[in-house]
Amino acid sequence: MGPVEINKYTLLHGLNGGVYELEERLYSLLNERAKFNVPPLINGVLAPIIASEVSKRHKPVVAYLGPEKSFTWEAAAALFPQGDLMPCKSISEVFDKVESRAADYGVVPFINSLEGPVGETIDMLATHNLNIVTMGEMRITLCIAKKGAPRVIYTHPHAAAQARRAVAALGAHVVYTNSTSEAVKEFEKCERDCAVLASPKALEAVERTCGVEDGESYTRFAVISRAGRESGERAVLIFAVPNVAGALYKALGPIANRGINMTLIYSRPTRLSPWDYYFVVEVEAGEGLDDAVEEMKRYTTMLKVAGRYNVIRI
Ligand SMILES: O=C(O)C(=O)C[C@]1(C(=O)O)C=C[C@@H](O)C=C1
Repeated sequence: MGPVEINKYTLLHGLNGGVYELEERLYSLLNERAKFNVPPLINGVLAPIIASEVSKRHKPVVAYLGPEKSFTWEAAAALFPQGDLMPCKSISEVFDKVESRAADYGVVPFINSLEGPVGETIDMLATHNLNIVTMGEMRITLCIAKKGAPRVIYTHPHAAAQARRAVAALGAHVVYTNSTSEAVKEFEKCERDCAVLASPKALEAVERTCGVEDGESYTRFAVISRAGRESGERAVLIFAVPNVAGALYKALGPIANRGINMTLIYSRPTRLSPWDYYFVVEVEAGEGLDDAVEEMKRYTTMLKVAGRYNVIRI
């Protein structure tokens, strides 16, 4: 919306000057952000509106873990309502598309409230030079659809782990797929005695039982980009420490001493040599984080900031 249209809008709706000025500021901010291709930074109900306005001005290509109707597709569509969505077969393909500039952004699952971090995403963040710029949190509802007396159930490993009870109760052999929407494709191909665990959207057309997850389930989806952000309410640090007593304690000291709150700590095998690990830490990124990171370099053998971002509900 340009200034002329805003005038028309204010005339029509009889809005006062204050609102008009606010709108003008909002739209100039949106134009600025669109120029640099930046998705929303703020929380709350305004976030999707801003996301939509920003992406209308620059239609970004968004790689995501597909195909269509996967949970990651839902997240990507909500985060980039005007985006040009590019389905990928794996999380590493999403990273490759962004790194090679075939896509502007990538959307990948990062962590689930029941099942924890997504290993492949963490490994990719550790080995690629890409940054998390936004984290979208989405409620996950899982559904089961059946044909006959199921002997197999198709699903994604992370989804199966969020609905262990329902999957066990079915007593079927679990066959893993790259995503829940791919599981639905397998289910469609099978003639009888099979089941699928997927999203309500992916199973819209068939009879299904929903809400089979083990407890309240939320997944946070990371938006990754080549350019990182200078600020944001959270940050992810990935680092390795020497294998000596007290090394992790010392590495975390600079964060603790500045009163920076840690919201996640997780260790992952480096895959370089057996029993060798790196740590993934998410912190509330307040003042002093830059200094803390500088100081941590003294106690770590590798350290990178894998992005600063806000968490928004989608
Ligand atoms: O299989 C999908 O639909 C996905 O988008 C992947 C994925 C995941 O890897 O965590 C995303 C969200 C849910 O937590 C379950 C599966």
